[in-house]
Amino acid sequence: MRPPENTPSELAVGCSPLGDYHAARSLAESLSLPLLGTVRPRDVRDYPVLLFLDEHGLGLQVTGKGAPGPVRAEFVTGKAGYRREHGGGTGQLIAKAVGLKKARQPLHVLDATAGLGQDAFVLASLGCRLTLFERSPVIHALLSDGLSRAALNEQSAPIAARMALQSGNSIDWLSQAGAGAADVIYLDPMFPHRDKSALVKKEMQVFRTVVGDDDDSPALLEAALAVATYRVVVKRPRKAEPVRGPEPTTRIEGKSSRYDIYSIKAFPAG
Ligand SMILES: C[S@@+](CC[C@H](N)C(=O)[O-])C[C@H]1O[C@@H](n2cnc3c(N)ncnc32)[C@H](O)[C@@H]1O
Repeated sequence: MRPPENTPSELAVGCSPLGDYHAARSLAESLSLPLLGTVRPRDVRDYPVLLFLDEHGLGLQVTGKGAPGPVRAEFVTGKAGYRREHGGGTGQLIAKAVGLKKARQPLHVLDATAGLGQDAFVLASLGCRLTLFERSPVIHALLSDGLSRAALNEQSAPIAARMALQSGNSIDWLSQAGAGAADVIYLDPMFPHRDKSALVKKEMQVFRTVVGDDDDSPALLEAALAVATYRVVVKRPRKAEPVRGPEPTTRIEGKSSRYDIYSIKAFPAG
């Protein structure tokens, strides 16, 4: 059986002695990936990267000695957990970019490039209802695992409940959807990364081996502009060119990222 589209062939599924072996087996079956069984990632030589299930959940794990820790979709602990408790509320740039304050109503945001769901989680924690699309079956599996774990935690469960994850290419979905299927459409396609931080590099490298570059982002922007009711927001590295297509109406710049805003119509007053 061929692996699903966008699943790299040099990937296998492994499990720690404390991981759920049955879950690892069904994951390997559903993604048509080899199952290595119970292994220690540092001892694996035949596969550079594993989808690895341990007692903390599912992670994308580089193998061999001295490899960095796993990449996970994490909402309970770590950065997302901290931001949930201490984040800047509707003052955050992403909240301004989607128009949270102007909207005066709970927004339905379609995140058409879900990745590990970090941006979507911030918006859901501010009250938005999110529909997320992820086309890489491997990243989809990581995100699905992260959301399931978030649903078991008292603080993150109500936020995760506002996030509905779909698999597949959002361009296909948007092409079938009528105008107005989402209030705001949020895009954060992959971009060649020039960040010098070693940690970001390592994380992004393994992520990139799985998803590659999103060369079709102009088609995604065009499809999103035909469907969003109020605006399309595109996250870019601060100095990058906008996605090829119409000029953004306005932009909001942060330290390393920028949000290009394509306004379709104003939010209703009052
Ligand atoms: C840079 S990551 C997004 C990171 C995300 N904003 C976050 O906060 O974790 C881009 C992701 O979008 C996905 N993607 C890109 N184009 C897509 C499309 N047309 N449909 C579905 N997923 C897409 C890629 O597979 C990749 O996982």
